[in-house]
Amino acid sequence: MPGRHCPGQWAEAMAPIPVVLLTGFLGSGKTTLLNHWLGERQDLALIINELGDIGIDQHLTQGADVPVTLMAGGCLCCVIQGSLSSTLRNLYMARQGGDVPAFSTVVIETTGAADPFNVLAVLEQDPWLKKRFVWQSVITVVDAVTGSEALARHPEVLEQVTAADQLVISKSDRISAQALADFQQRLQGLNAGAPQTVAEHGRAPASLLDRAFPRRCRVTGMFSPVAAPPALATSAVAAPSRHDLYSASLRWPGQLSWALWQAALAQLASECGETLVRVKGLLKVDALDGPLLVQWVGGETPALSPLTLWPDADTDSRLVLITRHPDPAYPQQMLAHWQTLLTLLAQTPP
Ligand SMILES: Nc1nc2c(ncn2[C@@H]2O[C@H](COP(=O)(O)OP(=O)(O)OP(=O)(O)O)[C@@H](O)[C@H]2O)c(=O)[nH]1
Repeated sequence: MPGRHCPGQWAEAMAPIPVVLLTGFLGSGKTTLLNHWLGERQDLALIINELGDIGIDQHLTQGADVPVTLMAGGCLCCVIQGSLSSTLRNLYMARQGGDVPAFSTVVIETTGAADPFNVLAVLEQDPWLKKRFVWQSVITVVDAVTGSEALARHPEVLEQVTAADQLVISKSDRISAQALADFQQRLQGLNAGAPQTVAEHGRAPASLLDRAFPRRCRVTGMFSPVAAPPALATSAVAAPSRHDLYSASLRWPGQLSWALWQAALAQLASECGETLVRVKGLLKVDALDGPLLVQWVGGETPALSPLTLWPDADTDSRLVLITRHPDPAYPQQMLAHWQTLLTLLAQTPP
């Protein structure tokens, strides 16, 4: 019967549930890694936090039969920090009531902009949650291709690296052995205590989830660029983070040709220039039955992969754009401009 336990199971059911924080900058490879782990582990519950107000990542983990909660529309380390407590409570109650499988570990995938210490604080400050959950580790994914530049450009990357109990270096398959060794040394200098695991093609052992680490405190004084007051702009579309990272989302009901989408993406890249940090989405293309998945990490060439099926009945194209720009309205302006361009392109005879 759901919710009933024999004595041995009871003690197990009452033991605090380990929580792993999976963090790493935008596009570093968190969801890819998570998907690989889901192929091996069915005892997880996932909380996925997205900066944009349209969630894409939860669709990319839908093959797995585990509880998935999406927290979209802002970063849970600042803008929607309060909702993490209620999400964890609901998850615990659902598990106790037998409404979801009796997961043994919760994995929180943060947005790429999150400050891990601010997320950890949620659990540490809530006595009810503290009895029922225990922090296991902070796993930070660092992109071996863009990592060095990202460390220089994005203060969040330094925060995430220094907060890590374990570091996973993604995309090692795309750089030389020497470049990888240099990068590993750089990371060692920034966080000597964190063991490093090198992931190839988005794969790292799922056993990383089971390694427990003592809780560490933030080292103060290192993060002055981050200490600025939160930019709580009240734009209807932009999800403000602690910094000047803003997102906007676009929905598009009609279908277009692949060539038109490509032309429009190229236009978006040239207009946004260096401010473009991340684009991801599902696009409706006339020649395809399923959506075209757009994975675009700023500064790189967009990866466009056809998927066989739409994740659900919603077959609108949707795209999330994340930029680093002082104006919170900027990504929305970009997308509005882009939508006009798409409309014009769609009306132009080939
Ligand atoms: N070659 C290679 N590509 C990778 C690897 N890990 C991730 N990628 C690619 O990197 C892109 C971004 O990966 P995601 O897993 O979506 O990154 P993310 O950190 O979840 O992104 P956000 O949710 O936007 O923060 C995708 O195109 C992945 O296929 C890897 O180890 N090797």
